[in-house]
Amino acid sequence: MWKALRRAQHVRQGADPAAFHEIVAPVAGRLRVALALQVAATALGLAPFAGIWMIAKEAVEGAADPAWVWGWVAVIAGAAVTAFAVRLAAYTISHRADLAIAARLRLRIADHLARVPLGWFTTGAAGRSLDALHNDVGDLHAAVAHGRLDAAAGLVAPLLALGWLTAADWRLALVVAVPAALSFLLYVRSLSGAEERMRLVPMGIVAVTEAVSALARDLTTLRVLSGKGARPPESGVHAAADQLRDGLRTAIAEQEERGGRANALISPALTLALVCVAGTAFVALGWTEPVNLVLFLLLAVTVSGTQRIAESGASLRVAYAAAHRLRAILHLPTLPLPAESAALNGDRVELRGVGFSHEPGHPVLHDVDLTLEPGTMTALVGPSGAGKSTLAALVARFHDPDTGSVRLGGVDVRDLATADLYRTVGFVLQEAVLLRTTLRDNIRLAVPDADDVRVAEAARAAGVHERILALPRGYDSVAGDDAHLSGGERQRVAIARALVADPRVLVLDEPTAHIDPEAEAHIQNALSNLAAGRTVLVVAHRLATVTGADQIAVMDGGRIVQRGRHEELLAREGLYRDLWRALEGEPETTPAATR
Ligand SMILES: Nc1ncnc2c1ncn2[C@@H]1O[C@H](COP(=O)(O)OP(=O)(O)OP(=O)(O)O)[C@@H](O)[C@H]1O
Repeated sequence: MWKALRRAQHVRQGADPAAFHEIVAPVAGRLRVALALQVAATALGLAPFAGIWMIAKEAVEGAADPAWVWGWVAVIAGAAVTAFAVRLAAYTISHRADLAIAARLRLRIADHLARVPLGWFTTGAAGRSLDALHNDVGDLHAAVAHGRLDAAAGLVAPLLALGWLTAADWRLALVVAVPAALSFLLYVRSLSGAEERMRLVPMGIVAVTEAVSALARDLTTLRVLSGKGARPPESGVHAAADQLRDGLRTAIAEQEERGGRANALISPALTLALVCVAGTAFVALGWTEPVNLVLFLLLAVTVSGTQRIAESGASLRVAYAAAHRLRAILHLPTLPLPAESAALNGDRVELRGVGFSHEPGHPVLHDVDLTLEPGTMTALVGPSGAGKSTLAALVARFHDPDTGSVRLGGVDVRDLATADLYRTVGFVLQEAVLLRTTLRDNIRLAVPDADDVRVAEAARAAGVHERILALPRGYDSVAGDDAHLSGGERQRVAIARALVADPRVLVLDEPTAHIDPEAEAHIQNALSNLAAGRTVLVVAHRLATVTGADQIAVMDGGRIVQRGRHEELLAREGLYRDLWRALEGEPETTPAATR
């Protein structure tokens, strides 16, 4: 019951049969064969009833010859065994098709995601899609391996049985058909209603989570101030939990009541009792032959098996909703890749007339021109939301510009193969992501055959070698497992990784943004080691860290509004001087250049 509620809730997210058929197209032929076999097996499954019916008729008429009866017994046994074998073949084929499609789909998605702009992965939608990915591929299994075959059996068996009963006596067949149809309708109605009722449950869960988070957030403040007499306000956790419990109770009770009614209508005991009572009355009234009762008693329960269609319909809709989300991933726009990668001529980076919008109609960069001379450091500074990170991301081709171009070594980055681009351009972002593998392998990710000496040299230059050696398993420690590193230490591992990768162009997007001031000094050292001799673009939130840059580009509202060296910019009226005053104090306090 609970499962049915959960399924109904999923369906809300947009079941889409077209998406399902598109995804299973490569195994469509196999699925059609499985379906045909299932229909044949279901029809064959009724053959034993025919045999029993024949024997019963002969027995009632008192003319049954033992040899003839044995012949029918053989037919019954043969049909049952054949039906079993054919059904087994149908499910084997559908399960194999499911395995094939799941493996193929995972590869297709991996291949597609490899061509999706890296910028997509930094959005919330990406997190949600990737979280759902595993379950969605699993949910397809319900439809591909079972759902369609179950639905076919649930449809074909009752229809054939009803056709047979109608041929024998249409009035008595009606007595059997009406409760079965009513039960089916009730069951379908109970599932569709569940969707609406279950809407309250996820809302209740969100309310409880929010209340608990708010309480946790306020706890430190409250504890500290409780000594001064602060009293915790009403947290709302109890109220939210009570509401959720009531919502769940109502949803389950209603569902059980409605689903229960549907089940009761077609319970085998009730069905057989109905056939007995109505059948006896029909015989007494002379409306039907007594022997027909045998046929009705044999087949009535099969007619009332219609609920199986509704049940498998629910699992099909879950799969359709999963297919809809999977297709959305497969239809994500990809970065166009060149047939052949162009050859680079040096590592000058040139942005010309670059315009870009994350969302259509809301441009965040306008006509930006910027040149990063080889071996120099360029800093992007400016107020929050000015477009600094977006501009830096275009250099690493996280997105393609809407207008203008980004050229590397004289070549538009769109004409470079991904591998060539990332061999030349490296980046260190605000938060370092370490893979769940050894620190050694994390550091030599880009150059898997780098030896221990090279790994240790990079770690030393990044200022993290000693820290790694202090771990019980040193470089063999696994990130997030037995190597629990602080944000600053993870960032230094990421810098060591960039040192091993040795890219000629480096994009640094506020790599010390989430680091405390003490650790920041270590990271600045590591970054200076990393930046030496490379073409560097750094997004800086602390102006004091880039006073030594060869060029500072000041951004505002998606445009570069000033450019020059620190001293020149500070000497002029303008945004840079205002920012410096606001963030670092009076210009006289200018620290020494860092590079
Ligand atoms: N993925 C996104 N989808 C939609 N809008 C975005 C996205 N990323 C950034 N923006 C918007 O683009 C504009 C520029 O953002 P960007 O992060 O490049 O600025 P920034 O100068 O780096 O800011 P900060 O210093 O605060 O990091 C902002 O208005 C921001 O809200």
